[in-house]
Amino acid sequence: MTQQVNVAKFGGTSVANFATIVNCAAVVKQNPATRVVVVSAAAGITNLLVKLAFTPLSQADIAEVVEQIKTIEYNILNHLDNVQSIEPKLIDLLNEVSELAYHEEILHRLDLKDQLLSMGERMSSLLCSEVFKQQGIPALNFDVRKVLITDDTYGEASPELDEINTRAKAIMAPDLATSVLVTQGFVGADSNGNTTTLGRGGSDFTAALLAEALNAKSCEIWTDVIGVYTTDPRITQAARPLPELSFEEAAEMATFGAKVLHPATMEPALRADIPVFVGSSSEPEKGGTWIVRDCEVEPPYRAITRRREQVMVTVKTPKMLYAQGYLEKVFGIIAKHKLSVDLVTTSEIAISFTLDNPPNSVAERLNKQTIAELETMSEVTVEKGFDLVTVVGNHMQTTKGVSSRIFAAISDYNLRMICFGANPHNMSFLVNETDSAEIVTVLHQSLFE
Ligand SMILES: Nc1ncnc2c1ncn2[C@@H]1O[C@H](COP(=O)(O)OP(=O)(O)O)[C@@H](O)[C@H]1O
Ligand SMILES: N[C@@H](CC(=O)OP(=O)(O)O)C(=O)O
Repeated sequence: MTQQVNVAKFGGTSVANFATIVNCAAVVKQNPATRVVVVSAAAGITNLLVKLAFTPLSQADIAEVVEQIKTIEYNILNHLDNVQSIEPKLIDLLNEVSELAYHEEILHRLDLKDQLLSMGERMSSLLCSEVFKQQGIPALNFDVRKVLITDDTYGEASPELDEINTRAKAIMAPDLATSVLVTQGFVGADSNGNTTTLGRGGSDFTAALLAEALNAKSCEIWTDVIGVYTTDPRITQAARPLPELSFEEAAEMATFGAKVLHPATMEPALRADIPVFVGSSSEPEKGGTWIVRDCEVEPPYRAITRRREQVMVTVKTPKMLYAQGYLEKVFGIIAKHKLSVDLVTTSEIAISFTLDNPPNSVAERLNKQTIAELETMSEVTVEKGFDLVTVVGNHMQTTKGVSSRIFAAISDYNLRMICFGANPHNMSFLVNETDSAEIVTVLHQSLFE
């Protein structure tokens, strides 16, 4: 039974309202192997929860945000056949949101923030499972916290793989013959049972982790686009869907900003060799992208990505001149705060590197702590307003003419930092945020059109 399982994940846009959830039900019914469904919060809900968790708000402000959440959820609830029996459950969850928001406002605790952020997925799985039942699917709302065990890094928790594998086989697998388990993406629990979250966009990662734990034969990511495109179709209309991608290419694309996939999604897929499909829940007949271990073709240029909100940190000190071990000290501090650096350049007395800095993220908080610590040993400059543009492909550092073609296409723009050669799959540049959309468009024209 478990060998035939498909895990299907539906993103926030796919579970945004009753009509889109009915589309999801049709997708689930179309594939009898789909026995686990991972849902995100309805579109817009997690942003409202982030507002409750991270912005100082008055009681009246909190009540207003909760009202906005309620409107979105009731829009779905009111279409159910059994409103009376489900409404009390939704009211309980909405009351939990209010209580958590009031407590968080006073206590500012990271565990409370994660409990708040998890509420969108908890409401979503309740309502989606009811819509699915209404559409004839034997759906069961399943609390993922029984299985998806993580460490206690609130906001960006890491999965405990052995525990997840054991629990999924023991708790989920036996029900799959008779039920379709509808569960929450993005949410987990630490070993003490405290709620954790996997980082923004983490529902894709949940789907891949459950697929791995259940020895699934495939994992589907259903979203609002008909696959992974050559670049974000919101940047240029010339972007086109890719029929096929390798795990490595997809991982590079996700890491460097293709929001359609969470960056960690490919780790379980690669480990367990599970093909990942990306398609549109409103247009499933249009097909999508298959992400697999080996692709038929490995082109030098596959896609272009953009990651916003980058900061460039320059650490400068004359002590570095002819000194040894200085880089080790700087990177030791960065490693201590569990940050990952993308681009690095060094001179005799300075090191510049980039950090991902999205607002209200764990990374932003850790960046502040890291910079404060670096300031105790050196002069530190922090520059904002940059985006990272990346060309993803294959054998890039050993194929003739790759860099010259890319540089020729964007010769009119100022590149602040460049990274090439460390990896066969990418070439990245740090550019002014005001230029990035144009740079992506121009590069796309030159490489793909
Ligand atoms: N290379 C890409 N291919 C497809 N979509 C991309 C790409 N890069 C960015 N995106 C964006 O990702 C969006 C889908 O991700 P997201 O909004 O998180 O969906 P969901 O709500 O389903 O999780 C698309 O609408 C698209 O604008
Ligand atoms: N709801 C969470 C997790 C998630 O994965 O959402 P989506 O699938 O809509 O990107 C977020 O907004 O971050």
